[in-house]
Amino acid sequence: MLDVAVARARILENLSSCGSETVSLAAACGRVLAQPLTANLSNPPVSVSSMDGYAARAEDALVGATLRVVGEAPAGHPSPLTVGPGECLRVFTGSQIPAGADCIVIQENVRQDGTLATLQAAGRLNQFIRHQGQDFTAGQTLLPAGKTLSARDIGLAAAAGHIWLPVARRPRVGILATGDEIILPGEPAKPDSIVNSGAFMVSAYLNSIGAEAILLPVARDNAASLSASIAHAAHLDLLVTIGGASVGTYDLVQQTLKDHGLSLDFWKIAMRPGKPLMSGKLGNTPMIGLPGNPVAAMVCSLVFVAPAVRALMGQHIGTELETEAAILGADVGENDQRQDFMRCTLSLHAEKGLPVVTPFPSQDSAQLNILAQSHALLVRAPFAPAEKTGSACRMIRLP
Ligand SMILES: Nc1nc2c(c(=O)[nH]1)N[C@H]1C(S)=C(S)[C@@H](COP(=O)(O)OP(=O)(O)OC[C@H]3O[C@@H](n4cnc5c(N)ncnc54)[C@H](O)[C@@H]3O)O[C@H]1N2
Ligand code: MOO
Repeated sequence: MLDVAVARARILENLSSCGSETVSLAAACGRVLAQPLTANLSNPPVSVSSMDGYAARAEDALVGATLRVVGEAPAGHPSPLTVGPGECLRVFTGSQIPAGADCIVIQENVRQDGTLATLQAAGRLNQFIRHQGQDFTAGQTLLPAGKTLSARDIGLAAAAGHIWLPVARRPRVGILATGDEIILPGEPAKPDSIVNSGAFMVSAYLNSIGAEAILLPVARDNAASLSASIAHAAHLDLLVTIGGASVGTYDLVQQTLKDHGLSLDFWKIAMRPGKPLMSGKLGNTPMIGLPGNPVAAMVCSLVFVAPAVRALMGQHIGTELETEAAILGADVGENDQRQDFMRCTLSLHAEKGLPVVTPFPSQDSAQLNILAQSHALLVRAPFAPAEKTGSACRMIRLP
């Protein structure tokens, strides 16, 4: 059985960006930027006032000074005048600073009488002036390629003069569930029917991280049905199968895919849940075979499929799984040869300020109710010794 980190590295080493497309600014939120974003404009584009008041020369702006108001410059209407000695210009928040002025005296500190303004407080050099390019300058690189764009990034891109953004194409991930017992939610159920929770859960998750998940027809446990579903795999960037991965007589996924040209890279990893994971290439299409137990399918999606989707979006993904420090909230026994991913709740350690992870007593990989109630997965190394409540441990948060 392959080590989890090795399996992850093997999946990632065969993947590269599936290309980019241009989308409008608002549609780019949550997408992955395909090229570095360079500012077309400076922000602010010119030096502007940050307050409503009077633009003056700091050397004239003394307490008690009376200055001549030579004009007015609302935001968007810059004045052609130059502020000379003993002069000031009425300005507002966002007004361009007129030539000659180097400070703003806020209107609360000025008494204007006709064209004369008497200052009740002094103005300091550069006070209340936002200088041209103070935020960023034209030509500056603002965002790196590979960044998942937040609403804040969209605001930044807009301010920098962009209407369209180049983003990674959403990788098309085909989800192929298998099994004679599998039905769709709402379909008439036989006593032993199992609802296709795996495909819905995995596709919802992959869509949430930027993929376009496509539910392929559920394949029955026979080669003809599997072949018919596999025939729809053209145009995919990644094929993900669920179930039929293990060693049972009706676990036909691997053999049928091989009959269609699958070159298998690996099968079976030292992971719980997730032991029968497989990976390879069907022609040019990367393929990941998830175990049928829905918790195993979801945990393997977190550990392997999500990084694969991110690599297809051009993001740099470390082969090592990123884990967080935590404290054990219950005793755990000695681990066997499989790296363990145990469903846990999280709370906060009052003194240490660290998260406390408490594993559920049952870790059966068919129990979706426990998965839904979990906040994190406690990650235990192969052959980890028994550990007591309060020991240091590592965990990953669940999305
Ligand atoms: N003799 C052995 N038996 C099993 C082994 C083993 O090493 N030796 N491994 C076990 C492990 S670990 C897992 S995980 C499962 C995975 O097997 P498969 O990938 O072949 O999965 P299936 O047999 O098709 O299904 C397992 C289980 O999950 C249900 N299922 C399947 N697909 C879905 C779906 N899309 N949504 C919801 N539930 C699904 C299915 O009805 C089964 O109950 O094998 C162990 N056995
Ligand atoms: O992958 Mo399995 O879930 O270890 O039972």
